[in-house]
Amino acid sequence: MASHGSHNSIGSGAGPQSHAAASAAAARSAGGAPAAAAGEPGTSGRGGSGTSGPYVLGLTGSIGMGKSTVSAMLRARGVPVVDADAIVHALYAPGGAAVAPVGAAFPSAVAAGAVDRAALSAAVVGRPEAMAALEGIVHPLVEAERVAAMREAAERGAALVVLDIPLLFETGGEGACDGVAVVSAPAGVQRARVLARPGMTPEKFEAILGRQVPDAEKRARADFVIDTGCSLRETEAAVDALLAGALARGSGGAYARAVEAAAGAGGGHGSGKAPA
Ligand SMILES: CC(C)(COP(=O)(O)OP(=O)(O)OC[C@H]1O[C@@H](n2cnc3c(N)ncnc32)[C@H](O)[C@@H]1O)[C@@H](O)C(=O)NCCC(=O)NCCS
Ligand SMILES: Nc1ncnc2c1ncn2[C@@H]1O[C@H](COP(=O)(O)OP(=O)(O)OP(=O)(O)O)[C@@H](O)[C@H]1O
Repeated sequence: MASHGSHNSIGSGAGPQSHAAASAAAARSAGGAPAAAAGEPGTSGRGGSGTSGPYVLGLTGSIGMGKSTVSAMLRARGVPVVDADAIVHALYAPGGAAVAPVGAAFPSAVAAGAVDRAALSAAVVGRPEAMAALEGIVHPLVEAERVAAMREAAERGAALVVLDIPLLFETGGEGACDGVAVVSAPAGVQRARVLARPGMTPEKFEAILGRQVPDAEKRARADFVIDTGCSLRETEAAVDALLAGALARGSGGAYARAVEAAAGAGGGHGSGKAPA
């Protein structure tokens, strides 16, 4: 759970201590995922026994806050990042496990063997019951994929797995994580970034913002905050500090709970995995 009393604000200009810790994290991530090693942070959970698996870090942020950029920086450091959006896109593509059940519930939303997102959006957005029905179909499939990806990372010795979930707070994803990092920037920076995108209008931007948990609330609920209203170089330093901070906490048991729940749902290793 993201329930630690205070969060670390990892903004521009990481201090000397952060740099030292960051180097340790960088060393751990050389050649692949930050690996568990004897005596290293991340090898024994603060609430666990040392066999509780990697620290599960949720990564989220409102539109235009820089989450995709931070996610790419984490991947570049060898951190396994499980991307919820990419999983949903694969589930909706031809051959994807969500196509048949979504088509059964929303016949207008499937064409040419794939889910048509615009048609599905028209069927569910603004209709809470329809959205809940869609989530009832999609979320268990996403969860099966997520657990499979986390398991692969754990088997490779990862001490940290990142779950990139745009709507983490909106969909109750906190409970699946040991901690949550929120990517954030001043409202003016966010607005300028988003309005610079092709096809974006102030009205669309406001509508999307209105459906997301406000940034101030996200920050308040976060264990780590990464500010991106600064240079990319400063954000790189903040990402190094985030890695060090997350690894220092050790697993809180989210990985073990996810694997256990998947086994209980009949989604043991190698089964319940949708084509991706
Ligand atoms: C509704 C869908 C078809 C819209 O797809 P589209 O490509 O048009 O837009 P996109 O995915 O970027 O979402 C646009 C906006 O819709 C809203 N939205 C999407 N899913 C949800 C949701 N589960 N709850 C609340 N709002 C949502 C958000 O504000 C989001 O910013 C799509 O988002 C979807 O299938 N959502 C349900 C699956 C889901 O919960 N995905 C979240 C990751 S697990
Ligand atoms: N310090 C910084 N950190 C992150 N991004 C920055 C920074 N400075 C400028 N940017 C730019 O801001 C933009 C952030 O966009 P990005 O796609 O990462 O946001 P996002 O939060 O993933 O958006 P969305 O949720 O809408 O997909 C990028 O074009 C990036 O280059």
